[in-house]
Amino acid sequence: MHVVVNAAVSADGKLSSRRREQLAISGADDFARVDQVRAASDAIVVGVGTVLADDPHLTVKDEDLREQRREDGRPPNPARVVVDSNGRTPTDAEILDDEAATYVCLSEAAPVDRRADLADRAELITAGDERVDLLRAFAALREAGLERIMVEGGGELIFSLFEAGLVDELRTFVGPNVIGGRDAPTLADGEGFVADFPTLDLESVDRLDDGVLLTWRVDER
Ligand SMILES: NC(=O)C1=CN([C@@H]2O[C@H](COP(=O)(O)OP(=O)(O)OC[C@H]3O[C@@H](n4cnc5c(N)ncnc54)[C@H](O)[C@@H]3O)[C@@H](O)[C@H]2O)C=CC1
Ligand SMILES: Nc1nc(O)c(N)c(N[C@@H]2O[C@H](COP(=O)(O)O)[C@@H](O)[C@H]2O)n1
Repeated sequence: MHVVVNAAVSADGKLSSRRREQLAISGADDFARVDQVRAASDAIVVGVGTVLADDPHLTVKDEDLREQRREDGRPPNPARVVVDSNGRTPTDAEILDDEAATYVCLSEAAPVDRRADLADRAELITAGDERVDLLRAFAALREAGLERIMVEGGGELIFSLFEAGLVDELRTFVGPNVIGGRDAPTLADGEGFVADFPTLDLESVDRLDDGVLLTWRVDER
């Protein structure tokens, strides 16, 4: 399995403002690049915080890229995956539509009625007691044949994936704005590390739109 985390941050490292509304930090060229990364992936993963904030669709936008996937014998869109301990994904969420397969990763704490609602629209994976156990959930995704994984956020999930040692590559578009705010989400939130910080090897730096794309390989821990 190969896990790429891709996100857009402001010049001061924020994913969004303190209102946690969806903000376009990327420009047109970066969104086109993101579409290509999606098209090259077997699954796109987000946390339920992102689903509740953004109601993302997580599909490939360019018809040519979808057609190329069909020609390669793959579904036109990658699978979509939500990490959602308590089954808070709304039943009318865009990611539960028929455009692609969807997996919802739950913990044992997810209420039975929420499981039943979500099971009509998605494959359910249960891993962990109170919170999704990411090592087990990602092992289940791999068993389902999903090898190339793109994670789009948000900050809570990205931190946990680094903590679990599951990230192979980090691609960060740094945009030309300052968002600020101590309560605004950053690339990696959660508890934060105080020692044994994950370290990265810088692979490339590319000017894109009015910002910069940084591509990092994650060192083995
Ligand atoms: N600029 C960008 O590229 C992106 C920005 N965003 C922004 O990020 C914000 C959402 O991020 P967050 O609030 O951090 O939510 P998140 O999307 O990281 O989801 C976190 C939630 O996932 C669930 N979860 C279950 N098991 C977990 C585990 N083991 N580790 C971590 N979480 C687990 C918990 O309910 C937790 O609250 C929104 O403002 C959204 O607009 C989101 C994606 C990309
Ligand atoms: N790469 C990138 N740049 C930004 O500026 C963003 N705001 C995001 N957000 C991510 O894209 C998802 C929306 O996907 P759809 O267009 O609905 O398919 C959003 O939920 C974030 O994960 N990404």
